[in-house]
Amino acid sequence: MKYQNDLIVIGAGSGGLVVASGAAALGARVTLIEKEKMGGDCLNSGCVPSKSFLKGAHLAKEMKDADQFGIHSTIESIEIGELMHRVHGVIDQIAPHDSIERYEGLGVSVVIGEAKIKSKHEVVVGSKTLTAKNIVVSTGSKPYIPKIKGLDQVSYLTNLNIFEMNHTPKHLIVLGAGPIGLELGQGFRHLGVEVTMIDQSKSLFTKDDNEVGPLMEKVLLKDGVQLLLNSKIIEIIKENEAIKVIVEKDNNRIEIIGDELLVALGRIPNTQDLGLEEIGVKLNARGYIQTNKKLQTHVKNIYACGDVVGPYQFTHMAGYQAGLVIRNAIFHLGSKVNYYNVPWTTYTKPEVAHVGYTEQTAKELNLFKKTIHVPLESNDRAKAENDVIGFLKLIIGKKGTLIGATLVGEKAGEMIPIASLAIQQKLKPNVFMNIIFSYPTESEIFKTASLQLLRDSFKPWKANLLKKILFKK
Ligand SMILES: Cc1cc2nc3c(=O)[nH]c(=O)nc-3n(C[C@H](O)[C@H](O)[C@H](O)COP(=O)(O)OP(=O)(O)OC[C@H]3O[C@@H](n4cnc5c(N)ncnc54)[C@H](O)[C@@H]3O)c2cc1C
Ligand SMILES: NC(=O)c1ccc[n+]([C@@H]2O[C@H](COP(=O)([O-])OP(=O)(O)OC[C@H]3O[C@@H](n4cnc5c(N)ncnc54)[C@H](O)[C@@H]3O)[C@@H](O)[C@H]2O)c1
Repeated sequence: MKYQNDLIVIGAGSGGLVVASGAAALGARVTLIEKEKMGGDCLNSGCVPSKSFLKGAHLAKEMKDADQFGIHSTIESIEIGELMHRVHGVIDQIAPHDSIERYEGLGVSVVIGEAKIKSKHEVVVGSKTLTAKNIVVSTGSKPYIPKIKGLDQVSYLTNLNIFEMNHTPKHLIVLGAGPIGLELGQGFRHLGVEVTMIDQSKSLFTKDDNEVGPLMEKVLLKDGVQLLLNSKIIEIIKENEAIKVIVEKDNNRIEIIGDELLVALGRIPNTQDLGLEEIGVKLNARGYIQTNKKLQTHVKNIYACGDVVGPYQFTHMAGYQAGLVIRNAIFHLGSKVNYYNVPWTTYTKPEVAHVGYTEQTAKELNLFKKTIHVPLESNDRAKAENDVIGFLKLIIGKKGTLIGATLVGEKAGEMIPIASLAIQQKLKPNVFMNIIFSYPTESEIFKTASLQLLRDSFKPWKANLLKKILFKK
């Protein structure tokens, strides 16, 4: 059978765009179908707006803390509408990169409309049926809205509408203290908004090193965020203009009254109404597409990548998986996903980042040998900038190589790739000793870790022997 396309890609977000442009660059006939905005979540309602928003929020925090530098200023007003206007300006600057015009220029045929898979080689958009040898599903995810009593009776915010806000709330109640709740909740607090975060989990940053949660809890409390952890959300009640959230914590009933509510309780994959199960693509119990390690679904010519597959919902993961889909769907290389060296950064202030194993996962897998822990307050640049809250923890595996790293600090997201490279190259942690780091930089903390390792391994008998050989009178 002759197909109109080599590849049909459904969804023009972080995953789909990379598959479409990569495959077209190789000469494949590609149709990319998008039902809403080109660029998907990351550009329009995820990474780009959230990080642009956080720049303003963190700036406000720095202005409030400027006294310590001898700079005395007062913030006259914070205009959320203006801040959000800038956020949309940043989206507009980046949007041409993901635009229909650019993709058509790259040789991709772009169709705007809702796609539905009709058979293993046919996709329907409106009245059109398109055919392809291979299909890639990269339809992303959306906010999970659980059934909480009264939630459907109030108007609430999610990542889809929060960046449209044009007034400053008095009290923002945040349901969920995962990355979205933490980044946006802390951001609004920095803008002077009263913020209460509610989560069922006993601690914060549960996917990071065990030391991170308690440290960041202190940071948030110092910022003035009210934290209700280990809490069950019972009911939400609209009271005139206010929203009341009733929570149960330690057998006590607590009522929180705010004027805005952000729901950040996780994500669900966009797999409904796509016709997937009808043609034999299997979903797991939570609705995510099941694939093998080559990212092939149960229907072998249908691949999937990005949030719709998981297990990590990051733009860099969608991009990584997209690269693999190209290798497998076009070149049939049989490449398999490897999730060993995935970086995670949460853009709180300070940032929290890790790559490879945490101490606890390394121990669980019986790979753990030791850790090196260096507090940021030992670093001269951090002292100069008063960014001393944080640490570097290197995880060393049984073979003596680096297998994981956690960094907390103002520049953690920018510095974590140093550890990624060492882990990927299976290097020993003393490798940083042979690198000349610029002084003063926070990344020198890696060299400090190497020196600490050397010092730790330098037993007293070795020191005595060396003294005798080198300095004998
Ligand atoms: C507030 C927030 C902040 C984030 N911050 C970060 C961050 O700092 N760093 C990071 O790495 N990740 C971040 N993420 C996660 C990141 O945005 C996602 O992991 C990434 O966008 C996933 O890409 P994707 O291609 O899988 O899905 P998406 O980008 O969601 O793209 C899927 C596309 O498919 C389209 N679609 C769906 N169904 C159909 C259909 N039937 N027909 C046609 N089109 C369809 C959708 O309209 C959408 O455009 C953040 C997410 C949120 C919500
Ligand atoms: N910096 C980044 O890379 C970044 C930033 C934002 C979002 N993201 C991506 O988006 C994904 C979604 O983020 P998220 O924060 O919405 O989801 P999440 O699943 O990471 O966190 C949701 C939080 O809500 C809590 N929760 C869930 N149901 C609850 C209930 N009924 N009552 C009380 N608490 C409840 C959970 O304990 C959890 O802490 C992330 O996993 C991440 O992959 C990434």
